[in-house]
Amino acid sequence: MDRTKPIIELKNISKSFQTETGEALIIDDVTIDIQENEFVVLFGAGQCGKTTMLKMLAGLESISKGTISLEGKPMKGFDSRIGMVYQTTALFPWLSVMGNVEFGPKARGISKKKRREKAQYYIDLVGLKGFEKHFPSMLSGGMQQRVGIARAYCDDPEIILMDEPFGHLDAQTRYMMEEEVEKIWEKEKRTVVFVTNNIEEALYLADRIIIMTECPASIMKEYKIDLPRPRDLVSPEFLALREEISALVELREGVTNA
Ligand SMILES: Nc1ncnc2c1ncn2[C@@H]1O[C@H](COP(=O)(O)OP(=O)(O)OP(=O)(O)O)[C@@H](O)[C@H]1O
Repeated sequence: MDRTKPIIELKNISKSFQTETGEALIIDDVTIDIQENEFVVLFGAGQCGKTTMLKMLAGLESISKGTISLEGKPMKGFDSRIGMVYQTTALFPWLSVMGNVEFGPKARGISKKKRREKAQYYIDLVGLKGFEKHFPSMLSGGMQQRVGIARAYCDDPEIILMDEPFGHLDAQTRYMMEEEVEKIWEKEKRTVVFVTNNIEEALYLADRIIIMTECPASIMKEYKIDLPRPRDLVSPEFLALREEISALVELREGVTNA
């Protein structure tokens, strides 16, 4: 593909749902271009429509207005160039770690030898060597999310969507997982669209943070984050940005709650 062109283009996207009281506008005229191998974070309050945006990108939700293009061509529903890591792990409970990670390549008919090699590579990469035969119920929440990440990468998508994957983890595990995701992305690249309502997480991971307004979601502001990786959470630059974005979001919440 043309490397100077965005890999994902969302143009004037709006989304409404039919509710008992009429039509509810959830996303209002959002336009975003995402470059190949960019790590983009969608940051916003709860219920502002972030998951709905990801679902539209994944082809799991229809678009009311606007277009989404992948590599310059309009997207038509589910697309194998896109993989997803969910809020809750969504692993297959009856399959082992290996079974879950190799699921995508197996479904595509890749030979056992090749898919096992590949799955093993990603299992090792997320730090689960030795747990191949374990079932999800035998693993902690953080380990289950590692399996989810390995499964997404092993399916070889060009774009990985991550929907608040660490929202249910305790703070310590969450920090560890953020470090893992950052390391894996540095090594493997891929275009990542990551949803969170945690500002530190956003600043730790993002090349660019897109701040969404409360419902209906539109773009409030974008920040390009040029801080060196891995990010130092207590550097003056990191803390200044954290303060600036927090103040912006709190100001907006103050306005909408007034
Ligand atoms: N199928 C649906 N029908 C009607 N309303 C819906 C539907 N799906 C989502 N919504 C509404 O859209 C709004 C945005 O939901 P969404 O899950 O996208 O937000 P979010 O920002 O991801 O929230 P959170 O951070 O809490 O996960 C909510 O008010 C939700 O109730």
